[in-house]
Amino acid sequence: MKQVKVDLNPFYKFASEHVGVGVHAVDPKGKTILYNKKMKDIEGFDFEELADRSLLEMFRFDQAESTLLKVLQSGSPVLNSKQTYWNRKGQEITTINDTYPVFENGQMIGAIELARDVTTLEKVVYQPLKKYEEPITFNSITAVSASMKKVIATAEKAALAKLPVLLVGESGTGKELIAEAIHRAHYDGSEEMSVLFSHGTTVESIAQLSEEMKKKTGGTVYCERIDMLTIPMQLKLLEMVKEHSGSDTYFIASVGEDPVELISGKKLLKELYYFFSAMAIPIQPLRRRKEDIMPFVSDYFSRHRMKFGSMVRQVDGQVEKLLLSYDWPGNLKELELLLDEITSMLTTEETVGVELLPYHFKLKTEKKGTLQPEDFIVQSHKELLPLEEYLFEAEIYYLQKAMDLHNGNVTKAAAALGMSRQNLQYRLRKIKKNEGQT
Ligand SMILES: Nc1ncnc2c1ncn2[C@@H]1O[C@H](COP(=O)(O)OP(=O)(O)OP(=O)(O)O)[C@@H](O)[C@H]1O
Repeated sequence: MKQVKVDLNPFYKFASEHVGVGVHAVDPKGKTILYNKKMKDIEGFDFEELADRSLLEMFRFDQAESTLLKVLQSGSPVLNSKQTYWNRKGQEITTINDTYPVFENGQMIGAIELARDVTTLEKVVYQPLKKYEEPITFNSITAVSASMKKVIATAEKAALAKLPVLLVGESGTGKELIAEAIHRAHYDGSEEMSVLFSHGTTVESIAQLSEEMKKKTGGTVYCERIDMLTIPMQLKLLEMVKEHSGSDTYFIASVGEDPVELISGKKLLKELYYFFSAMAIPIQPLRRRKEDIMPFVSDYFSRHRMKFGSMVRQVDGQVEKLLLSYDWPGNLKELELLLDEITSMLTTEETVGVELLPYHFKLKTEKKGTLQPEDFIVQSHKELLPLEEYLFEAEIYYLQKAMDLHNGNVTKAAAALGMSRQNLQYRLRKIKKNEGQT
């Protein structure tokens, strides 16, 4: 029988682009050689951005450490590693990763990471309602800062008037919790709020939800991060809210950034914004309302005592200082995850000291200090910095100088530096994130 030799490469390529698992492969130097579409959805990078940079540089801020690098160094696989982090688009992502070294003829030719995206599943399990073990009301929300008090007052008014609400705030600022409290102001404990997740949604699932809502009388639909939905999905959602206008279905939505900028950046449909904008409620990131940090810790501990019968009451002065000095890019969700980690280590302690802080948090809060021009001059009596670190510090210094010279105008500074606006914006975001961690 005649055998036909088939070139399998196009098939592998097709499979890599369509498979539901994120794939990221690097060569022995850590240079990206494969980065599939699903990985791009998960992490928010483009292959081009990764291709000419080392992993160390790319992930310095975005993940405490890169498993791919670890595997390259050790030559052993790391399996079933669960990671929750905030990706480049500011989305909170949870993945379970398997990372393997790749060998050919006994030699390591790189490493490959396979990431299963479990964000949606995690959200379902990690619902605020389940966490609080009681129906969420406005009283469940920590609001000590003036800005949070205003948020609650406005949300209460919206609940009373039953107006569509648009919650505007970064990931982890408590938008879903507030939506839940607004929903509870209408319905008793038996009626669950329906959530349209920003992750894993399709045009079909929106249509399906719309049909389900038609069968109900009343009910609340919380449309999470509508700016993360594609435009065809937003059009479908618009169709849904219009179809339900005049019915008893109540809509609440959230976005992660200023909606006007989202509209001008073509990430949000103007018509959808108009529908929800009757009551737009901005929620400040935690770094701008640090007065809420310690009361939240205290509320968390009191819930912990009730739920688990623990003794924990407070943190010591040193921990308080660290909590207040950190910028919390993941907001209250990040603080809550940290407290989850700390309390899982507790036995009979009443006070949490630095020894109970997880290593990754200690690393993030280590002081790095701002470098001065003289720090870039190599002095013989000083220890030499690793090249990566030196170049990175120099980049921060140079970009900040360029921004100062152009009065903070990104377009002009980018032109002067001979790079695209997007590239400069990305680098500045990285610096900002880094500053948040010092
Ligand atoms: N003011 C607050 N008081 C008490 N708990 C809070 C507060 N803000 C946030 N949380 C807690 O932080 C976690 C994250 O909040 P939530 O999921 O509502 O954030 P979000 O803004 O909807 O995030 P995302 O944009 O990622 O969906 C929740 O578990 C919630 O219980």
